[in-house]
Amino acid sequence: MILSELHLHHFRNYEDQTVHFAPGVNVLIGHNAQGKTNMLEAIYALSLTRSHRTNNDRELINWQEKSASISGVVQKASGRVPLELQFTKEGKRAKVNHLEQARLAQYIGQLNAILFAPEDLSLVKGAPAVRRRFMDMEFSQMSSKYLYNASQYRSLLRQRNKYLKQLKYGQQHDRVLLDVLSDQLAAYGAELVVARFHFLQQLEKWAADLHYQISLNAEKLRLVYATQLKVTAETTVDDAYQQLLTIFKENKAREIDQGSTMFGPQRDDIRFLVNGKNVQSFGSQGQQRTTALAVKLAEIDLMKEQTGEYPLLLLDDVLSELDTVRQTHLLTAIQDKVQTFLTTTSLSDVARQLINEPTIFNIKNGTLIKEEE
Ligand SMILES: Nc1ncnc2c1ncn2[C@@H]1O[C@H](COP(=O)(O)OP(=O)(O)OP(=O)(O)O)[C@@H](O)[C@H]1O
Repeated sequence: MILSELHLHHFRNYEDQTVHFAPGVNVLIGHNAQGKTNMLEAIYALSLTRSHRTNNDRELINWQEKSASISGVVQKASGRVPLELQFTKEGKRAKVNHLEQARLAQYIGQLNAILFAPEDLSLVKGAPAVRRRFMDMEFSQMSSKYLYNASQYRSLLRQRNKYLKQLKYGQQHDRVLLDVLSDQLAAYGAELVVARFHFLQQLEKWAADLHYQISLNAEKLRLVYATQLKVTAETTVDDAYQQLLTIFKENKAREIDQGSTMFGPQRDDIRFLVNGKNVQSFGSQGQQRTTALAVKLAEIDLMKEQTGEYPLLLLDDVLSELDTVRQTHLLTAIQDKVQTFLTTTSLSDVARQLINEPTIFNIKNGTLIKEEE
């Protein structure tokens, strides 16, 4: 898919900006704090209705203003889709084809984007919550069923945790209601666990190939899904549901004592093994970087397989973080395949040579101007 035009109104430091993007590689060049990341953030938000760097939508609205909007036109095999998001201090609204969507979940999936930024190294190095968020954000874009199950799970988990706390402090006594909540949580949790297992298996296939190439055929990458359940390729959603139910039953007293849910996909993790060793604890900085890059690039293919369309690729200031071998791999893997948005303070000669006909935009103080060839 291609984002052919984008319009920003009072979004961060953009007052009123319309851009027509090229289908290939769009390079956004500017000094620090001019609005490069803000532009990628706008594209990412147009895809997922939320920013990649804040949970507070109000931060997206220009400081002097009360509301902001992002709109754009996506070109897909199925046709042209206008998208629009409006942010006010009260909340946000999303439109597809000029029609307001009653639920944001109906909007997500229209535009798919994968973002790769220096902080993505934390995918490997960071806390497990980073990897769970990665799974939820990426798999939700590929599958509306996943998105639905994840959001139901989150809201039931909040309810169950609240109820466990009330039982703990004697504000509630009815354990039958806890069983009802456990049953519902197990049903959605089982869907998530099985889906995560399968998505990660597919992701591993591409990521391992890419990692092998980038490491010049020296390293084999494996992605291991770490979950409290016993899951294999044969595990059905019903098996996983029964396992979770049993765990909840056996640990009822412990969970009440803790006042929170101790089991389920909110405790999951991903382990990245390079030549059999956990790269999080034993990998060099370079191996961790290669792993993060391979996983992100693998997502492009996984998304194509799941949705039939290549996503957009947003690369925030990553070239300077990669050595020449990794830059070459990255740029050759995406050329002529994926519409790419790449920010940089200056484009190195290496990158300039590797990119096939880049379209260059200069960004200065919240204004973006296309460089004429
Ligand atoms: N809500 C907002 N309203 C107005 N300006 C904002 C808002 N949020 C951020 N800014 C401004 O946007 C600028 C930062 O832009 P951005 O994060 O895109 O930088 P960048 O060009 O990617 O720079 P770097 O290379 O340093 O990452 C800063 O000048 C900041 O003050």
